[in-house]
Amino acid sequence: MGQTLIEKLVTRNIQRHEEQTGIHSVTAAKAGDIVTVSVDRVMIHDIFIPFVAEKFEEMGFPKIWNPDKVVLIYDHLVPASQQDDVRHFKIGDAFAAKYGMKNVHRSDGICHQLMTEAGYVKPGDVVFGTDSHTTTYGCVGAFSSGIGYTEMASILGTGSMWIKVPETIQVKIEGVLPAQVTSKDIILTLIGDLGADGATYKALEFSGSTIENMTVASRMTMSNMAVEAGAKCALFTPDEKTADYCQISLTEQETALKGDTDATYCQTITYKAEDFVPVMACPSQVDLIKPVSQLAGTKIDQVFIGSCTNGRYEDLEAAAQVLQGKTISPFVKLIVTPASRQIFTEAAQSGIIKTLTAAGAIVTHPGCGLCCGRAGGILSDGERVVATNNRNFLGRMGTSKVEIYLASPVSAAMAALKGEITPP
Ligand SMILES: CC(C)[C@H](C(=O)O)[C@@H](O)C(=O)O
Ligand code: SF4
Repeated sequence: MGQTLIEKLVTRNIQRHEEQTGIHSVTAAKAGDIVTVSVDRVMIHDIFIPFVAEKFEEMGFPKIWNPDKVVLIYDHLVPASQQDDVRHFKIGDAFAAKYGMKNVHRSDGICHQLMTEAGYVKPGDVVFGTDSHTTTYGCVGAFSSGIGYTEMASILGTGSMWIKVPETIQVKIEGVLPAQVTSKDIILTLIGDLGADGATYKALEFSGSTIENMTVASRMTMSNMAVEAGAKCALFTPDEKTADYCQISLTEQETALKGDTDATYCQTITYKAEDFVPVMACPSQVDLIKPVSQLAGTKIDQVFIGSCTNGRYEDLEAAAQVLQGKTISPFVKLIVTPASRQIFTEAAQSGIIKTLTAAGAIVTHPGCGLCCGRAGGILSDGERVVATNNRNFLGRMGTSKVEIYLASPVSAAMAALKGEITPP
């Protein structure tokens, strides 16, 4: 009987767990099974570290199961915009020192970007993080999902976690995307078709020639946003692009991480790449998707290009291509936030930052910043923003009377240029 990608990945993991513990659970994992997995890596960020630390002490574990597998990242609160933010860093630093955690990033960028960029996640890994967008690492063929701080404290003590193996929605995309259509348009369209709860506790498994031809960075945008349809995880088969990105050579086991032709899927969705158009998620629902052409002429006040969804080099490059040699509309503020210091540095070296600033952009330090409405350009009543991040919930980027349109970097740059939503 064939297996889906997630069933295969979990099977491998529990086989390893059995070798280590001698406890037998199931021979081949299938959707619905409740199994104990060995955790390959965990990520904790600044917002949750005080809660994780407190729970961990309360649970009474003498040590962290494997401090090298823990990554602590300060990103939501960096640089501090409120006095209390500093308390999070102090608690984090003290916890890391006490338990010998060496993987601490204090200002290198957004957690989800760093986890793959800095090589913490590899194909086939099982990873948990105290953040809903932990689904991101499915871009390299890892099972990764967000958990709460109590669960995280328990993993720190035990190195293991129970999961219910999710059912899988297969998403097949064949063909060549039209110019100016990006993976952001694909994932927004999919979320619109599924609905914000359409994939609740399901795995999304992507395949097809469009996916094979896509960069890891573009895949990352899709796995990042999968949770906006409720997905537990979103998986891509590791290939040569993954190997290059992760700077590894793939093992046979890793390249075999794909759904079998006779696997059982709870749903299959098929798209032709040629049918996609640039779209936006309209205020204030992530599944209220409309073609950009239908929204043309909507006046805007601000544009944000950044976040763990679309703050990568190729995203900044796409925006720079639109803005090259031009200036943005005089009434619009364009805020660009690279997802990591590495991306910032590369974009500075290649001239992309110069192109963006020459066009009128404000380029900020890497981090979460405006994406979660904490700092660096929050909006007020009646303002409208086109943004490349992943959530347009009420109050997300300022007051609850701000309208947020979620878009690709190309559509966002077009809006900045014209001062109104404009089809690329
Ligand atoms: C602060 C954090 C818990 C939150 C999340 O889990 O997603 C944030 O990153 C977000 O994007 O809303
Ligand atoms: S960039 Fe935004 S979505 Fe991503 S982790 Fe930070 S706050 Fe969450």
